[in-house]
Amino acid sequence: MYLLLDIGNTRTKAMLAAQAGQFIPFDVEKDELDSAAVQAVYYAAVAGQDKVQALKKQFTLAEQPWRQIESEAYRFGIRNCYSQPHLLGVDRWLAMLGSNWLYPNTDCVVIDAGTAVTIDWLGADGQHQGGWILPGLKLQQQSVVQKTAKVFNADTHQARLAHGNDTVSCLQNGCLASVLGAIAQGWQLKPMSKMVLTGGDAGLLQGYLKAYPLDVQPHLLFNGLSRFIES
Ligand SMILES: Nc1ncnc2c1ncn2[C@@H]1O[C@H](COP(=O)(O)OP(=O)(O)OP(=O)(O)O)[C@@H](O)[C@H]1O
Ligand SMILES: CC(C)(CO)[C@@H](O)C(=O)NCCC(=O)O
Ligand SMILES: [K+]
Repeated sequence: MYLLLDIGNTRTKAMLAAQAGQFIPFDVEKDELDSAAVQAVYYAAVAGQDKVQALKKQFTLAEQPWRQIESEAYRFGIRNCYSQPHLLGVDRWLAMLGSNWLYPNTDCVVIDAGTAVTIDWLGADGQHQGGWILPGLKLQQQSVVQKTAKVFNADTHQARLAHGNDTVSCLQNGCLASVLGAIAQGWQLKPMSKMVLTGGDAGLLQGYLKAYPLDVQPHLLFNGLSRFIES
């Protein structure tokens, strides 16, 4: 068994995997880990190294190898378009490796709706054609609240693609429209055979994306990460 960790800016997500593409969710806050059953840890971190160190302390896995996965120029047939490949967020890289594993030889628009929303274009030939980074739904709302005197939010999330009629609905609906607008604009710029969506806000967004050839893949990054098992 392998422990896979996706150390994000907001949350750490984990899976136990026997082999590529086969995982059991593991809650890092609640679940008990049978460390003897873990052969190795594969992890990717967009967050800082301090988060990684804290996790290393939390798990009693000092004997096992910890293999950090980072963005590279080329892997499994995927070619990174950055001239400094390691600067591409590893979550974006894994989302593309995951998409290519699930949809081989298929051009995909890969969207990760997390703390930030990222949109990346991946050609059927494995060439990364570039992408976008924009603030995610929650971050957009928080930044408006923080930088204005009179805009406030509520704990309830009721964003809809409709006009708002009070501060909270204007803010939440506006930020939803902004993310959906970026996706629509991106698709218009370069449509592809598939739109692959993941991230904490995928569930909320998917209902508004029915016009696209959309697949929601909640474990997309783990599909990418698990490709490294025994490779
Ligand atoms: N339990 C939750 N905790 C935090 N955010 C959540 C949760 N459930 C849904 N979300 C939504 O998910 C978004 C964050 O996505 P996600 O959890 O993928 O981020 P992340 O772990 O920070 O990933 P990354 O840093 O790699 O973008 C927020 O915009 C928020 O609205
Ligand atoms: C954009 C985020 C924050 C999305 O999680 C992450 O992919 C990241 O930190 N990227 C580094 C910068 C880049 O991708 O060019
Ligand atoms: K993410």
